[in-house]
Amino acid sequence: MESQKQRRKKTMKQAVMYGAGNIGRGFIGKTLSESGYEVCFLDIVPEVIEAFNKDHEYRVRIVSNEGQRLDTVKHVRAVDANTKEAIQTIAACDIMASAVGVNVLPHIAENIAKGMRLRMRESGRPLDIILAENQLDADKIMRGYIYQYLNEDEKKWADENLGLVEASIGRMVPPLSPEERAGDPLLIAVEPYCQLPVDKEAFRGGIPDIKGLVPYAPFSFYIRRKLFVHNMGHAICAYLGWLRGYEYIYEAVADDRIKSTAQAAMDGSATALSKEYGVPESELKDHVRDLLSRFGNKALRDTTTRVGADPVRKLRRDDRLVGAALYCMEQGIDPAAIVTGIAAALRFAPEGDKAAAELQAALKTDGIDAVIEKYMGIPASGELAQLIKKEMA
Ligand SMILES: NC(=O)c1ccc[n+]([C@@H]2O[C@H](COP(=O)([O-])OP(=O)(O)OC[C@H]3O[C@@H](n4cnc5c(N)ncnc54)[C@H](O)[C@@H]3O)[C@@H](O)[C@H]2O)c1
Ligand SMILES: O=P(O)(O)OC[C@@H](O)[C@@H](O)[C@H](O)[C@H](O)CO
Repeated sequence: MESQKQRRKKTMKQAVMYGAGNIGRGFIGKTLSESGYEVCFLDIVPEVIEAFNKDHEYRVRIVSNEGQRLDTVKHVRAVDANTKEAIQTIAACDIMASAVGVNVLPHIAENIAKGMRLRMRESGRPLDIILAENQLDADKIMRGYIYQYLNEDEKKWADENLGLVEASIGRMVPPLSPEERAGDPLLIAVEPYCQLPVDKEAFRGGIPDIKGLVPYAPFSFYIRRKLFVHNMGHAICAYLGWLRGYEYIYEAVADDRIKSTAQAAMDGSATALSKEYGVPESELKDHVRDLLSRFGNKALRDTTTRVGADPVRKLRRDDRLVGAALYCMEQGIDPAAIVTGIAAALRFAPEGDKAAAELQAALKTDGIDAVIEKYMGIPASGELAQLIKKEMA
């Protein structure tokens, strides 16, 4: 006979969370569960999948300088992402989200295409996917990856029914060490901030009822604010902090020299955004102050190596540093403080960061001009490149 628990689950809305890492577990999966969904995580790490299916719940520690609390996230399960069951889950869900990392997106596109194809045949219901990734134009980029696996009829269906929803993920979630997770393998620690701004116009199946969701248009404002203010300032603290020997972001931001560089850089982006979108500059600068205070969250123990990781991605033309510098220049704002951060990123070389090692090797063998052109995608003779070279010298 069907148990009460099984009956309740059948009537619950179903969510798929692609990626059961820091953001998947520590933010989006938790939010979906608290909004009344049963959440199926898709991942590839067997121990993680096993842990979800053992207790069907996990714990999230909310930490700040004021104290902490422990929440239990219920109604969760996990499935190996590379199985038929995962495809069926995508085909049948009410809402889906991804938080796998920008570099992994091309590798999950085929499974999403398969799930979408099955859904198109079985129910024909629109499929909305919230892209919880730090990437400008994540929606367009992901559509390109998925369409590689679709035929013309499927592409036509997807144009109308596949909603790829950009999101601005502000919650900071560093990984816990194995020692901290001992005895509770799914435990995660997060900061209290939990708003979820999303592109209001991207949903094809209606705006879902999700706790903390902030549907907003034009979304380019939020995405730029997140990448060019939050992530850019965060990266500057990480790179300057690492160079000064700090392990944690809270140590870096407590150093007045680093804080003032990060603040000047973030204020520059804030002014540029205010000019373009007409949002009051004072409001954006208050946001900068609030972020700098959130970076000072000691209990979060976020590291300079995590926040600075993969400088190859972070130095791309459309990413937080070069992207923000170009944006400021377009708006007539001096990018000097951001350039200090770019030069620091070019010196970032922690053990074990393969992208940083690649950059260091390229600097040695090919020189700065070649690195600027290849990794930043800007001309070595251009204005920004000149500023970077001057700062490096
Ligand atoms: N951690 C943060 O504070 C934070 C905040 C905002 C945005 N983000 C963005 O969120 C995204 C995820 O970051 P994260 O910190 O959660 O990373 P993470 O590494 O903790 O999580 C990624 C998860 O994806 C899984 N995965 C990898 N390849 C997979 C595949 N082929 N199929 C299924 N699962 C796969 C991994 O096993 C892991 O569980 C990134 O784009 C990041 O920039 C992170
Ligand atoms: O995730 P990344 O590597 O793109 O960036 C590192 C951090 O800046 C980032 O994870 C932030 O913590 C996050 O975007 C929350 O604000």
